Amino acid sequence: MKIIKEVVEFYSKDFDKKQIKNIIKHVLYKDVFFDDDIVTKNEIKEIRKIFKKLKKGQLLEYITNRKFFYKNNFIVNKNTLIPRPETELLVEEVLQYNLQNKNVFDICCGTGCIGLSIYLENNNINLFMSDISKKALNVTKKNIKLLNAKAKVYKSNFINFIFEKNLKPDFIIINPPYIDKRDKNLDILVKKNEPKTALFAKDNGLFFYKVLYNNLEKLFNLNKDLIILCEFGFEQKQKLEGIFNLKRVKYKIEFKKDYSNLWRYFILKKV
Ligand SMILES: C[S@@+](CC[C@H](N)C(=O)[O-])C[C@H]1O[C@@H](n2cnc3c(N)ncnc32)[C@H](O)[C@@H]1O
Repeated sequence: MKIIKEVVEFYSKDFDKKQIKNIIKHVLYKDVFFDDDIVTKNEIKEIRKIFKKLKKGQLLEYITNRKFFYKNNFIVNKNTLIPRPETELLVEEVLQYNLQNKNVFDICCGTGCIGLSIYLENNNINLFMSDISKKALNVTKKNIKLLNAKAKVYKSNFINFIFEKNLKPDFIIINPPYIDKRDKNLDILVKKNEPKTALFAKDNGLFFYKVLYNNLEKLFNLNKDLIILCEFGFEQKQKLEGIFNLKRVKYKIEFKKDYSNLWRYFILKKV
């Protein structure tokens, strides 16, 4: 047995203290601990294993197969994006509406973190989740089970299933892939570990926004009161304003910032 302070000091040669404490939290299943708390032999073994894998360039969430998002732990694996804290803003935004009996769609759902977080606050919604990746959808299904939720799951290329299955969405929430393949600023560990289908999009990362724009008429024909929320890359706002061609004033688009004061998502409605 050791006390936490000793464990932190041991690893502080190679890792920063915040990261070490994060790993200890993961292993101990604790949000808060104190320097003189005890770590058992087995827990030390577990912590050592994690550091070995981190040194090889793996990401903590893929080692532990879980990530905390909004209010819950979600299963993740190498076939899903690791949910990001800024995406929680989409959840918070949707939760401001009256969602009773509404059809809520989480498109490009990955782990299902967006849709399931909304459902867990409002289990009277009808939740629909979709992704193109069968392997990602296997994780979505595991999270539905883990969190005791109910949802319909579709393997679909973007929004196609909505039209194919004659569905009528009230809310569509999308965190699509939006990184340009040539982006030089992308974190090397993200590039090495996270699924390419979850990260990259054609047309300088703008592909899915263009498809969405081209289908707006059809979507609002299904439901004129539809509300669409969509995450985007912090440098894409200007380009999105171009794509959604605000001068036509047919749709109202409102851009919002994230915790770091960077443009991060938009809300789109029919005027
Ligand atoms: C940025 S991740 C978002 C995952 C999750 N919603 C989140 O916020 O953590 C994008 C997701 O889109 C999926 N995807 C990529 N191309 C797609 C397509 N053409 N149609 C549907 N989903 C797609 C990927 O498999 C991935 O799960």
